[in-house]
Amino acid sequence: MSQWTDMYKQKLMTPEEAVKVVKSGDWVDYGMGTTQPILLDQALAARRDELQDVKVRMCLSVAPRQIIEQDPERKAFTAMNWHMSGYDRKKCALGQMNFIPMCYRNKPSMYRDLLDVDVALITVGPMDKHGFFNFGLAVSATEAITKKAKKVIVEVNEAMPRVLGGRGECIHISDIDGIVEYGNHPLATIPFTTGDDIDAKIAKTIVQQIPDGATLQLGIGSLPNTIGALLAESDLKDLGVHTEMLVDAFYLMYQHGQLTNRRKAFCRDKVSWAFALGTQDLYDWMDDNPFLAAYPVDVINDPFVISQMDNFISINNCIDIDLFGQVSSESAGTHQISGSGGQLDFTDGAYRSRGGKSIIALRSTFHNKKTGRDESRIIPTLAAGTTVTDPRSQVNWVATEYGIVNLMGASTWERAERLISIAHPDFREDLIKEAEKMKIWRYSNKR
Ligand SMILES: CC(=O)SCCNC(=O)CCNC(=O)[C@H](O)C(C)(C)COP(=O)(O)OP(=O)(O)OC[C@H]1O[C@@H](n2cnc3c(N)ncnc32)[C@H](O)[C@@H]1OP(=O)(O)O
Ligand SMILES: CCCC(=O)O
Repeated sequence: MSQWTDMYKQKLMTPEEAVKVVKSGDWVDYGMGTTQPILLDQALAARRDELQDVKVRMCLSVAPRQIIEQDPERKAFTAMNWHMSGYDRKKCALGQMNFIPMCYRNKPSMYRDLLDVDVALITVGPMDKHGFFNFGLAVSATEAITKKAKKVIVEVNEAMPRVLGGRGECIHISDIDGIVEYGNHPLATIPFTTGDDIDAKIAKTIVQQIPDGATLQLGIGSLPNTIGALLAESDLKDLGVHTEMLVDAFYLMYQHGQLTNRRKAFCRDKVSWAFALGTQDLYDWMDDNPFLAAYPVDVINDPFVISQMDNFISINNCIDIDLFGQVSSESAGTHQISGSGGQLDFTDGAYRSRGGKSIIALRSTFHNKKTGRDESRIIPTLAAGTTVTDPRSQVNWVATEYGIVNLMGASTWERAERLISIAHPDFREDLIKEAEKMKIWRYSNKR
């Protein structure tokens, strides 16, 4: 028996024993996505009548959180979230969760330099023969969280892929205070679904912008998947990947033999990434695979790192854009939908890359279920309370199903003209009138 196996036995405990470490007033951290704990969450929630003022930070929940479900009035627990999933935004809208704004690249430094963590409760993969537990699908800021925590309790799920990393992908048993076993439970997945004809049109426009030799970043959703699927059919054969979120589209390109990563100045020959969410096939591909290297998000999303890679193409979605070029990708008025995530990091980094392009892609309209009407996503001004994710000074290329335009270096009037040219035709006349009404031309060189 190795010394690590011995230590493992000493630190092994039940979830109920493990969460006894949490005290009233503590800051607890659940990590993100599939590394948020299940058993430890249940056991902590069961202590709702004996605890007060416990703050629990989390990010992108992929399963209901028992500290919320069992304490909706927040008598014992206050949930705080860095980036909303569908579940999170419902809880936030009900007043059962607070939102914490962040620029994703800053998440590790906020933990290092500013935030208290009394107890980290994090899902990991099984211990290896050297005594290390792997962070699996969320390398992200997990090392920073566990390093800051006064106590670290891990919940071992044997289904967690063992990812190989540039750094920050694992924790040693000597840095852990308690171990809880969760057996082998399938991790949350999201299906690989491509979009409709509109997504296909946008994808076609964008794929024409991608040269062979490019390094790619893609965001979440059916549009990035559609772009990935179209790329996989293209004759591009020399692509690289450097992305905060690893998604199935990249696995598809790999299957089609298109990923070489050989032109990347950072992490050459490998896919570099910070967290993953997708299908089980994606997770199987990631497991123990030296073709992929995980890094903390302050490395992956550092605009300087991104800018070192020539022909860097970043493609992200948004909610709305106004005629001045301000992009919101996270809220509709004061209703928080998701978060800034790393969109601004990649918008800045890709613009600075030689030959690079940052592309904000959006369908020209949004079907509003409440009013039953289609609304333009290109709007005169952002609604009051809407969060600007990318300021107009940073926005580069914008694509809809009606084309692609570049706003960088354009005057306010030129921006409005270009954006109206890719708006849905049904809304163009009104947008022109609104632009006139706002006298955007006053500030331009056009008239
Ligand atoms: C995780 C990543 O994206 S990694 C890449 C870098 N990070 C980012 O880009 C972060 C910011 N971006 C994002 O969060 C996402 O890309 C989004 C939200 C812009 C789009 O994501 P998708 O999953 O395609 O969004 P989807 O179309 O499902 O809409 C999400 C919600 O916003 C609502 N919504 C979308 N557009 C609008 C709009 N114009 N007005 C009002 N609500 C809107 C939808 O109704 C939906 O709400 P519901 O699920 O509560 O009904
Ligand atoms: C957790 C942040 C994910 C994103 O960038 O959208």
